[in-house]
Amino acid sequence: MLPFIFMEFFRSFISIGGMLILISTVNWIFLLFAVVFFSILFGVRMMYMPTGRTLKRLEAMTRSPLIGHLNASVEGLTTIRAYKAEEILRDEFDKHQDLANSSYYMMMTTKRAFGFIMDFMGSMFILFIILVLLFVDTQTSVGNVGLALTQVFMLTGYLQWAVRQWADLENCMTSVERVLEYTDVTQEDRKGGSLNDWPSKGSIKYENVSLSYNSDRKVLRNVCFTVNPMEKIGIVGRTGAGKSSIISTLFRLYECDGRILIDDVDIRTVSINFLRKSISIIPQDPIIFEGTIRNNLDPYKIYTDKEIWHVLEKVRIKDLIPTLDDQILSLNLSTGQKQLLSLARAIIRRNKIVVLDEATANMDEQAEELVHELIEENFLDCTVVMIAHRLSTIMHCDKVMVMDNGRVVEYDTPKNLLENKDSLFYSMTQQANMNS
Ligand SMILES: Nc1ncnc2c1ncn2[C@@H]1O[C@H](COP(=O)(O)OP(=O)(O)OP(=O)(O)O)[C@@H](O)[C@H]1O
Repeated sequence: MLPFIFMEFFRSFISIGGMLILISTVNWIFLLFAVVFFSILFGVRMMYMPTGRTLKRLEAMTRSPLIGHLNASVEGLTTIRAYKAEEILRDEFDKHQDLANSSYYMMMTTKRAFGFIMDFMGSMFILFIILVLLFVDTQTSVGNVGLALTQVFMLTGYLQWAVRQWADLENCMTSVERVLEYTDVTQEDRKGGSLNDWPSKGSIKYENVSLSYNSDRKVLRNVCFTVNPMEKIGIVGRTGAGKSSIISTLFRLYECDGRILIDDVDIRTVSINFLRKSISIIPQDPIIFEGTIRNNLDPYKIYTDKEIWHVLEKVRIKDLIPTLDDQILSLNLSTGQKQLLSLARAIIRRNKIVVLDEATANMDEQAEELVHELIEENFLDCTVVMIAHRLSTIMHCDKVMVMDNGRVVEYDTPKNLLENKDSLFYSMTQQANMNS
């Protein structure tokens, strides 16, 4: 849209210049009329522009929530139907739509009003020229009158078009303004190199790590702990305790205070890309990319077909997949099966550190059991950090870390923590037993 408007504006601008020269050859007084006419048009445009620009911005701002709401509703259609929340969602959609339409309507009416004033001014200009030719400058030859009239008809048309394009050009610049806002977003520091065979052991050490998303409140406070190579640790805590924030700092999603060492190397000294490639994560909602099974498991084309089939067999979904070149979406995999695919992706990469962020939260007990079996089988020589809401999930872990209000309050074997009746972990298990 923007390049087209830009081109049209300049084309009209140059044509107008040519026409003005032609008209003034008939009678120089027409040039004076044109100056007055131009000045009035410019004044009207100056009055319209701030409103036009603001309304355009408003229209774009009110359209985004409408589209966002529509996308979210389509994605969560099954949940909406399950909770019979159609009415609520429809009402919300109507509110968004009313808001978007009212700003769109205002934008269109002011645009039309501006157009109307342009047309009116153009007609006045033509009228003046005709009146001058009829009553004042009666000596002009018929040829010149014809020339002046055809040019002035074209000129007013072009002028209105040029002014509208000019206004549209400025309005469209609000889109550029919105895009430019993204250029101000702080970029991640991508400096730092990579290391050979790192991490080879898989130890993790947090030294006085503190994190705050907004400067006012710390969500991690002087967190210190060590995970030895090949240990399996479970992180538990009430909601908002800071469990996911620990993972965010491990992947350097946010810069934090203190030091995080993996195999005694400060993770700030390696590049972010290398760090993130070196740790595998299995999130709560399995991430599946559009494309083939092969692309999903091996996007960098590193592994052989045999290796991919082998890992699919390990996670027990080989039988569901006819060929590696099948489109993943055509297979209609369930959430649990997608999670197994996610697990396969982590297994094939053979990273020494694997993070599971509530990976089994959406699974039934049987599927959860299978995932734990697979973890024990395949990540035996890896360090595994597991965040869990269900306490049963982390009972098999070597150690349990209990978080509370951004601090590590307990860190010991599940057995030791359960033996201590005063521990927070003990009271959490009691609470869980009471609820079940
Ligand atoms: N991106 C963010 N921006 C601002 N605050 C955030 C952000 N992510 C988390 N928080 C806040 O940080 C605190 C810790 O959140 P975190 O997600 O680490 O807790 P959690 O223990 O994983 O919770 P849950 O079990 O509900 O996932 C919470 O108070 C949360 O509101």
